[in-house]
Amino acid sequence: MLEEDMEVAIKVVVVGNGAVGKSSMIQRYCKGIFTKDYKKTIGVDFLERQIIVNGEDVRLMLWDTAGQEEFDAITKAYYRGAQACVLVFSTTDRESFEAISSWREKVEMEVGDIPTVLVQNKIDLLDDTVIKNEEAEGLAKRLKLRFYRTSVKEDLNVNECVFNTTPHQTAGDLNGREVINLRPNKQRTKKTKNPFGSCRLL
Ligand SMILES: Nc1nc2c(ncn2[C@@H]2O[C@H](COP(=O)(O)OP(=O)(O)OP(=O)(O)O)[C@@H](O)[C@H]2O)c(=O)[nH]1
Repeated sequence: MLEEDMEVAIKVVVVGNGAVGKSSMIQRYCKGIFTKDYKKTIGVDFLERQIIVNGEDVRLMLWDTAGQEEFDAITKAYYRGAQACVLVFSTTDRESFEAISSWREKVEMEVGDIPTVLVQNKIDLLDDTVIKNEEAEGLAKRLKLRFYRTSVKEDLNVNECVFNTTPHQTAGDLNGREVINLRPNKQRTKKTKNPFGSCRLL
């Protein structure tokens, strides 16, 4: 098979308690939409988006896992092969914040220490926050994770946080902002050109 027939694919798992906004985040990133309705994810779901990294096509596969413990056995099986992880908690849900360490352990048990970011979602609801800034930042420090605050609803920081989960290298500092060079894990798949645009629901 020729090199140009192959493409780089990165599997990212999005993990955290129920209703923190995992499905919404993936939908926002892949389809650019937000819905107010809550539809619990049963088991796992999967969306993908094609991005260009250092001039190369990369297929980012975002795995949406159920937040409820009843689905643990199913979701764990889908962590396997993940190359990056997004750990999500909600600004208005204390339990989701306290559960982060245990979610990290569950992922680590299956796939080891993969690049992971910590995300505090629903920052549009900061007035109702149940988590102090110092607590969230302290947790990120303790777990040695890059930390993002997002609002999927307001489309704040979603692209940045998902993009930066993928294996990367910090190249330097430009005007005080980090420059990220992504270094995707070369998991090659046979190239199938998608005529329907940059992302699709499977
Ligand atoms: N205000 C606000 N609501 C949000 C935001 N993100 C998601 N939501 C809402 O939160 C609810 C839960 O979102 P989901 O994306 O279904 O949550 P989930 O984490 O996938 O939930 P499970 O499938 O149960 O694991 C929905 O009603 C969303 O509309 C946000 O940034 N701000």
